[in-house]
Formats: sequence, C-alpha cells, structure tokens
Amino acid sequence: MVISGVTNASLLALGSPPKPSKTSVVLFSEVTQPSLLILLLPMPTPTRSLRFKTAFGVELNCLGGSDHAGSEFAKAFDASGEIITLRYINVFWKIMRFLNIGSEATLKKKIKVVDDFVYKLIHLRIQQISSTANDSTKNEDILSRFLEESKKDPQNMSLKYLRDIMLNLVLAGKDSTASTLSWFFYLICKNPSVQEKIYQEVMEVIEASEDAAFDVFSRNIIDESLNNMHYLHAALSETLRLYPVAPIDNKVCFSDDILPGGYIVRKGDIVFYQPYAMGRMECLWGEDAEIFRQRGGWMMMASSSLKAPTSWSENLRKEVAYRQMKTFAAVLLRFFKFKLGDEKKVVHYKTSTTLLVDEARRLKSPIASAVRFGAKKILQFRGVGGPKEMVTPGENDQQSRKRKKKTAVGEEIGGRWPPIKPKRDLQINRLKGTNLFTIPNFFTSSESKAFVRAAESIGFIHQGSLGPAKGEAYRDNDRISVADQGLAESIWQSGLKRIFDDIKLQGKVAIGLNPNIRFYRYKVGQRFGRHIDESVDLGGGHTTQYTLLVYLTGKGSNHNTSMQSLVGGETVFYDRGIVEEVPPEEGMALLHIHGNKCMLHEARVVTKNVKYVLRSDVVFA
Ligand SMILES: O=C(O)CCC(=O)C(=O)O
Ligand SMILES: [Fe+2]
Repeated sequence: MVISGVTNASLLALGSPPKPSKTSVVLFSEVTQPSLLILLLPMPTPTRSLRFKTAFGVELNCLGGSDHAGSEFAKAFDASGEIITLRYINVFWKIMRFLNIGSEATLKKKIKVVDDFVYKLIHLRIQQISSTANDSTKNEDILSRFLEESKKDPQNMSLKYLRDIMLNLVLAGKDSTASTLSWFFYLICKNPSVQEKIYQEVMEVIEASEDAAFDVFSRNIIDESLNNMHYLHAALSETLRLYPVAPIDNKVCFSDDILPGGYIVRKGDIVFYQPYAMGRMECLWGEDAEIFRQRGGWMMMASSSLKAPTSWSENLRKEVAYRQMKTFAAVLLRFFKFKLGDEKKVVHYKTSTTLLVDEARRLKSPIASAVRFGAKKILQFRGVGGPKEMVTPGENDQQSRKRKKKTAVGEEIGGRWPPIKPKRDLQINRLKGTNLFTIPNFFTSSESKAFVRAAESIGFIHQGSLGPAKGEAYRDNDRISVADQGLAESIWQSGLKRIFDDIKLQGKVAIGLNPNIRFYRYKVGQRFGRHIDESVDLGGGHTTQYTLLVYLTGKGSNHNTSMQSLVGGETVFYDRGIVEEVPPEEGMALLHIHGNKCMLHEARVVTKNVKYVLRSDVVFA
C-alpha cells in the first residue's frame, strides 16, 4: 500500500504506516495496455482513490454502489480548496462568511457535502469491522487503526477528531504526488537530455535484463534501487522548487519566537510564506532561478542521508512521496519516451491549495506522446497540462520579455545547446584520404567551452566495461548520451554537410548526423582501450558510416585556467603499426570511417587535466 499523505504526528504514534512496497507497481502491471497507464498517470484520481482505500479501507465509490457520492465528494473537496485559497486575496471573506453570501455561502455547502461523506464512511467502516470475523483485514487501513486507538481514548478521539484526521490525510496526499509528476513530465519533455539521463540511471540502477517485460521490470524495483536513483531524485527536487505542491502556506506560532531573519513573532501569530515565489528568487537561486537544471545541492541531498531540518514526521512523509514518484517515473521512463504533443500550448497553473496543472483533466487534447525504443506506435499521453511558455498570471509585458530572455539562456543548458555558428572556410587535414581526417576549429573556442559547461550542468555517468577478457574494449570514462535531432542538425549544417557532399559510399550519400549525441569526459588516469566502431543500422536504409569526434578541450584551450593544457588523451589509429596519433585540439573535429573498414583505435590515458569530447556518427542512405 502506498501512503503519501501521512500528516499527523499522532498517526506515527500508531506505528509506522505500511511501507511503500510494490502495490503501486502492481497497479501498473494489472493494466495490460501501457497506453491506458499513460492516460491514468496525470490524473489525480488514481492516486486519490488508491489513497482513499488506504486511508478509509473502502473504495471511493462504496456508498450506494455508484461513484456518484464519491465524485460529489471529490468535486466539493476541490471546490472548497479553491475557495479557501481565494481567501488570501479576498479581504472581505470574514464578512461574507458572517452574512453567508457569495463564495463563502458556497463553501459552507461544499463543506457539508464533504463532512457528510466522511462521516458516512466512518460509520460504514465501523459497521464493517464489527461484522467481520477475520481480524487480519481489519487493520489494513489507517481509519481502522484510529478506530482501534479511539477505543482507548474515546474522549479525545471523537468522531469529529477522526473526521479531521482523515480529511487531513486525504488533503495532504490528495493530488500532490500526481500534480508534481505532471509538472515533472512537463519539465523533462522540455529538457529531453534530462529525460535521457534519468532513463540511463534507471537502466543502470534497476537490475533487470534489457528485454524484461513491464511487470518483471516493475517487480525488480526495490528500496535500494530507489535510494540509488540520485539523478531522478534531484530532478524531482528541482521540479518541486519550480512547482511546489503548496504554492502558498502558513504556520501558526505556538509560542513567542524570533525568526532567523530577526523578526519577533508572538504566540498565535500566523506567518505566511510563499514557496512558489521563494523557489524562483534570484537572491536564493542565482540568475537562472527560473531555469530547470541540475543543481549540485539536490544531488548531494539525494546521495547522502543529509536532510533539511524538518520534523521526523515531515521527513517520513516526504520520503514516502519521493518513493512513490520515483517508482512511477522509473517504470514509465524505462518504457516510454515522453514528448510534448503540442509545443505551442500555453500551460497555466490552477489557483488552488495544491499547485495543479490547469486543464489537467481535459482529455481531449493530446498533450504529450510517448515512444520508447523499438515501440512502433506513438502512445498519446493526455492530461499533463499544456506545454510551453509559462505565463504567470499578472505578469506584465516587460517582465515577460525579461523572463523570455532568461529562458533562452536556460535552453542552452536544458536540452537545447549553445548555438553553433555556420563556418565557411573550414580546412580539411587528410590523414588517410577520406577515411581519416581532421577539421581544425570546427567549433570555436567559446562554442567548445559552452558545450563543456552545458554537459557538466547535466552531469556525467561513469562508463566501465567488462574488459578484453570478456571480449569488450577496456573503457573508463564518463558519458552523457542524448537523443537530440535539433542538435545533430545544427552541427551537421554548420559545415559538415558541405564537406560530406563529396564523399559517397557504394552509391550512398551522407544525409546527416546520428541524433544520438554523446559527450565523453576523461579525467586523469582514464582511457578508452583499443576497439573498432560498429556501423549502426538506424532503419529505413539509414546506416552510420563515420565516427565524428569533436574535441572540446585540448591544445588551444589553455587560456582558460580550469582547462589548462590537456596532456595525453590522444586518439591513436593502428593498422599494422601506428597509422596516426591525433592529439586533441579544442574545437577540432576528427572523422574516421567505421563499420567493416574501421581502423583499430584507442583513446590514450589522460595524464593532466580533463579531456572532453562530443561524439556522433555520420549517417548515409
Ligand atoms: O575519445 C576518443 O578519443 C575516442 C573515442 C572513441 O573511440 C569512440 O567514441 O568510439
Ligand atoms: Fe571509437
């Protein structure tokens, strides 16, 4: 069972809630059609009904056999949340409540619907428990545990108290993980390289064979694998920074106190704070505060047991919610690749106690589609609110322009890359005819540096190999691998296309670069042993025929102190003996034929500083 809304310390006193085990995943494997799953995901309903069963021990539609009462409750619950949020800006709400008019009158009615429903559920559960002989089913839900406990302390644990506890539980957990996941999928669609990196992490961390089916893969997700998904954890934290579950919140002071900023607060004072605004403040997060990117701090928090100084119950609640979201994301990203269905659609948030994607329930417009390797059909992913330009309500033109400018910078890092200038006068340095040649200054120095920065901000993953004894080349370097057609196209158009106009292979012509772009990082002591590069069949008569390497550091980059004078790291080609030794030069491209004409080659060990390389392949058709 999954609980992500444990809110009340007294609940913890009853013993720790059931651990998040495989139930949430079993829920998936019961769904045989993955497309159904995709439809379910962004809708808050499944999390809500699951939580409902967990909390109350009965289904949401248990009253009267139809889901009418349940959906009325859900609607009333949502509407109350919206009206209560409006109190932040409606200074007359107390008068309106007193006079019972307008939104306050509506709120009163909605609260009654909610109360009636919850009381009925509590009575129903009491009846069920007293008529069930089988003890083992009694205590599975949280309500039963409280009912059990209330027998010991009927005075303090009244029906009203139980109602409040249960509503608190539903409210805190309600929609929160689902809405965070909606924002998360939206953000990783906007930042495909992050999506790719999470996919790689999931593949590395979860021990399942490559062709493991949905349910087998799901079953292999254990607590330890979830703990090791640091990058995914960090990406979820970054999502929560930009789209906190509670955009506005307040706390009541239990006693006189002094806040860290020096403000004196008195017992009973209410302190309001705004996580949404705080998550975007430049003084806290730097100039790129509005940009979704990898932040070192999140990685640290994810990989250590370091926790923000919150209460134990809050940590537990967070931990459970993270696990639930990580499980969900890991399974989906393993099998699907998500992209936005409508790049132009404007996304809004809904004014509510929980920061929901507006239009989250509009099933009509396909928002994102999902395709994972080899999957033939495009699965429609409906319901994650509309993508693209975030338009914050009340933003004026000037603010909007300022923000757009910043987004452009962010795009360099998050999935989009430094712009590459087209170059007209590239020199070709033929080392072995058209089979091996270099192009100095293929990237300018600033382009090379910008790529290093962009790659570093994404973060690398270490690549090892089984080694020559197992038939694999020795390999020790760090890598990022992204699928980015746009990046492939801009590198191709910047000068390679013209160079390859003259190169034909058995009547085939070069048509572009493999969108699978890789970045390598070799630190001191790291190298890539002797190997040959295989030609890859991309389908549709498209095959890769040349390896492209662009050195991002090397000779020429030493004016930047942090990348001073790379030593070692030469790419060396062999035939009977050494054919060529190519020392890396910043911005230089190296191209060599691969497949059955590929020369044996290696990347020698780096002995000083760091070698960065961009790698792709030239595709022929
Ligand atoms: O890093 C290098 O210099 C060589 C890389 C390489 O051989 C490869 O990517 O296949
Ligand atoms: Fe190679």
